[in-house]
Amino acid sequence: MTQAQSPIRVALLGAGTVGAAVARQLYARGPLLASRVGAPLELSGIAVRDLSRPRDLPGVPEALLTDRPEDLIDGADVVVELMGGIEPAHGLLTRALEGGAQVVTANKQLIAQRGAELEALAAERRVGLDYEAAVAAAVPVVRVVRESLAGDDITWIAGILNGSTNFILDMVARQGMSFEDAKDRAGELGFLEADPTEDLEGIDAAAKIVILARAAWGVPVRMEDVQREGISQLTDHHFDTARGTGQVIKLVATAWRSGTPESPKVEVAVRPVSLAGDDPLALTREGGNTIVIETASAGALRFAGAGAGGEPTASAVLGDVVAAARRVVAGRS
Ligand SMILES: NC(=O)C1=CN([C@@H]2O[C@H](COP(=O)(O)OP(=O)(O)OC[C@H]3O[C@@H](n4cnc5c(N)ncnc54)[C@H](O)[C@@H]3O)[C@@H](O)[C@H]2O)C=CC1
Ligand SMILES: N[C@@H](CC=O)C(=O)O
Repeated sequence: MTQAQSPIRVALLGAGTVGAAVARQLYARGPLLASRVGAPLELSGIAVRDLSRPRDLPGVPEALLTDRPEDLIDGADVVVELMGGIEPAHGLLTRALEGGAQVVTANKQLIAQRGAELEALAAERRVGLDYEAAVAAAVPVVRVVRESLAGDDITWIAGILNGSTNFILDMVARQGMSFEDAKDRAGELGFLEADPTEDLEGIDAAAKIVILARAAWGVPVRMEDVQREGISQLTDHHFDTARGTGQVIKLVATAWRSGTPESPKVEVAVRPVSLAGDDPLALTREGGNTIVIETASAGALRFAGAGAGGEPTASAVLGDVVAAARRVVAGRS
């Protein structure tokens, strides 16, 4: 084995819905991922809050679990943060970047609120900060906006960016389920945030549209800039009225640019909207997400798929881990 092929040490912070799925997939696809990276990925540790809690991590040695996340960071090549919340995630990732580790996170609140600062630190330290899973989970859209469309002029983005509220609205509208039952089911499926208010009040979708708007237009966009309304105030009357007119209520996030491409002014909003039944966003089922991006040259592009849940989100996280690990291998030669 050459130096370039020696194992890439991956530290996992958090083993909840997404973290556990990432650990399972890392183990299940070890040889495949190694062949894609050019070196094996070695899980160097998993930070958890409660060491005594039973976990569904077949094949993962218990000795890898620790309740001291900071101990995992020093010496890791890639740090994967899946704890959620602002602190201690922000402090831990700052430490990881300062130490020269590649960082991957699915934490949309952290990236929306502190992403500019973390990206500046990553650039200064010449390491990567990847967060594809933070927006629309499994649906590739962050890299599309940041890289694939970097040569075009994005004028408008509209999307269903929250899987749990889409699941709730879909179950109420199509299955006649009660709002509360649909919310409980969304929790069982691993769609809801640790604080479900973030989903129900549009705070989660707001963070995602902030991230996309910043990536699309390169200007500062803050959570406070989002005109935001959630779905918790919707009543049977709203659903009956929509149903009676062939419409469907969806929680839609939008970002649009006025001004010029060189001097953009950006507006962002999240609110429930009644859509015609055949609108692409209206057709989004269960925990799905759909994003439509309007550009000057490519026209309207549509992306859709699983917007929440452990296994689909882990797919996007692992895509970022492979990209990060390839950078580590490239840096060794
Ligand atoms: N569940 C989903 O569908 C998706 C979640 N995300 C994001 O991924 C992140 C993780 O989400 P989930 O796995 O759903 O949350 P979760 O609540 O199931 O898991 C988080 C885990 O981190 C642990 N944790 C929290 N603070 C810790 C600390 N200081 N030290 C050690 N462990 C700590 C918790 O005990 C918990 O087990 C969040 O930022 C979330 O917004 C992103 C896309 C989809
Ligand atoms: N709670 C989020 C999880 C994925 O980001 C959602 O419901 O979309």
